[in-house]
Amino acid sequence: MNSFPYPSMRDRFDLRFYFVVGPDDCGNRPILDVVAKALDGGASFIQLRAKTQDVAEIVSLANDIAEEIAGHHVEHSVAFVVDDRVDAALEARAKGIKVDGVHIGQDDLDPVVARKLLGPDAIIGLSAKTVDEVREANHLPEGTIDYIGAGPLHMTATKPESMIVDENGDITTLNVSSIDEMRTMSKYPLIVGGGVKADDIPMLAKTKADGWFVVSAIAGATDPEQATRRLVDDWTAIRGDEKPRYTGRKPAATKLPAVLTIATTDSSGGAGIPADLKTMLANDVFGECVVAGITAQNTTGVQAIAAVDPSIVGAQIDSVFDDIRPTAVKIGVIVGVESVKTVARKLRDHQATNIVVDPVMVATSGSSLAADDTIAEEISSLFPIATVITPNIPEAQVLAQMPIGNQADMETAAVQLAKDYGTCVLVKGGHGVKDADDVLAFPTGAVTWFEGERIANDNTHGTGCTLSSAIASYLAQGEDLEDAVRDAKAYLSGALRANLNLGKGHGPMDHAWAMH
Ligand SMILES: Nc1ncnc2c1ncn2[C@@H]1O[C@H](COP(=O)(O)OP(=O)(O)O)[C@@H](O)[C@H]1O
Ligand SMILES: Cc1ncc(COP(=O)(O)O)c(N)n1
Ligand SMILES: [Mg+2]
Repeated sequence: MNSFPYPSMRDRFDLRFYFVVGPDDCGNRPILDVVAKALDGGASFIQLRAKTQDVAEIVSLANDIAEEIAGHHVEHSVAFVVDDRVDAALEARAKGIKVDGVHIGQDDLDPVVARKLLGPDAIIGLSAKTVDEVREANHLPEGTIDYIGAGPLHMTATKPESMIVDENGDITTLNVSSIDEMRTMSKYPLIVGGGVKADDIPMLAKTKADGWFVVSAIAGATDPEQATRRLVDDWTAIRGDEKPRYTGRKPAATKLPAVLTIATTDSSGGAGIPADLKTMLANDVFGECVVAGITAQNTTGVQAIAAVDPSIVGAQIDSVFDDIRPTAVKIGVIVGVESVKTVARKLRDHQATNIVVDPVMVATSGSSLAADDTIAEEISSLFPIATVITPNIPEAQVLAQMPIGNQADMETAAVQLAKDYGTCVLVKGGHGVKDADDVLAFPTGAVTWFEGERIANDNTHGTGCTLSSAIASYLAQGEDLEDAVRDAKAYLSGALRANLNLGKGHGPMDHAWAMH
């Protein structure tokens, strides 16, 4: 059982408005009241700094403060750490108290040891007084600490131990140029504190610092809420109020299934390879492409088309499969018989899976995209390795050699093609007069209809490319074919419904409709 049930705050803390507080800093007031007021005023980070309390007292205080933060419903945005006491932080976390980490000083526990003890999910902040200490922090092993607290800005009674003594033995403090030098040097976000008062904020906000940290400017104020709000407002007046994203920490490695399109470019971006890659991006897979033809094309037609040397087509496939191996492959227009043969051979060699073949013959604009001998080669060498082929009605008429005038004809053609080629066949109804229903036939003779409401949008350039790429994307994510078609169709419908209107002819769709 995980006794600490909260997600790590390491990738989501907000250092800008950092309140450091202990029971002895609040005069006669209960610390919880002061913390509550600071939260009301906009504090974005809380540190419990209890120098004279023992572990049991710190854990109990931490429990109360964590509950106060949760009571304000900011436990997922306001991080809470304890100063120095890794032992107390560990005990609190083991008890399920939401202590997100620790802040440690130069003379406290070694940060490397603290990281070992606390594990990878806890925030660790480190104090630094000088550029040299920042440089040393940079040399810590990757992932040891999360931020730097630099100071003091002024001499302070709350932290007498944090004086900076220069080479002459004189006591010094930070200033604009030393702050900027430290922040420039630092791999980590850096906040400045130590005697910081409200009057300092406009100056600090103009430095490269990522935020301020204060004790008495809030804990010692007559009205801690108002004091916090002023510190926050004076900062955001200069820096804006956007929550920062720190880039210092490398996030945990992530994986995406890769999907490859083997197709032809469309210079206007709405169909072919550009449409395929945009579809993959929008459907949570990593898109790769093998260019098997080039068009000069826009929404009014295909002005020119060129083949790519078949050996270059083959080399691209090798490059892709030898490194980021795709889980699914979408095949669109391939220009030239030799390139079709090469694609079929390479996909067999690399044992490609989840192959979606879109047997494109004519673009939405009416321009022809495939010569008869190329189509014949696709039928003989690509259909046998396909998981599914996706002809539209005109293409299905050619392939099945029958006229298609209604939905019964669509189904008959799909069933016949599925039997003939031993593969699944999706006959798409975009060219039908009624609705936008598609029919999927299996080699067994089974049939599934996918109903789609016809969307009143003539900007359908790239619908077929987009649907087949989306099917490949969902297959790569482990869906079965029926679910993949259903989800792909839903994505496509959204892209049509977004009603993008570009170009003089049948324009492209908005592939990013769900991302805006
Ligand atoms: N106006 C429309 N409204 C809703 N869906 C459509 C529309 N036009 C096409 N579709 C859908 O787009 C997909 C591609 O079909 P289609 O346009 O027939 O292919 P192609 O682009 O190869 O000619 C199919 O799922 C089809 O149902
Ligand atoms: C390079 C290229 N490939 C395919 C299509 C088909 O477009 P649609 O998806 O509208 O059938 C196209 N117009 N251009
Ligand atoms: Mg098509």
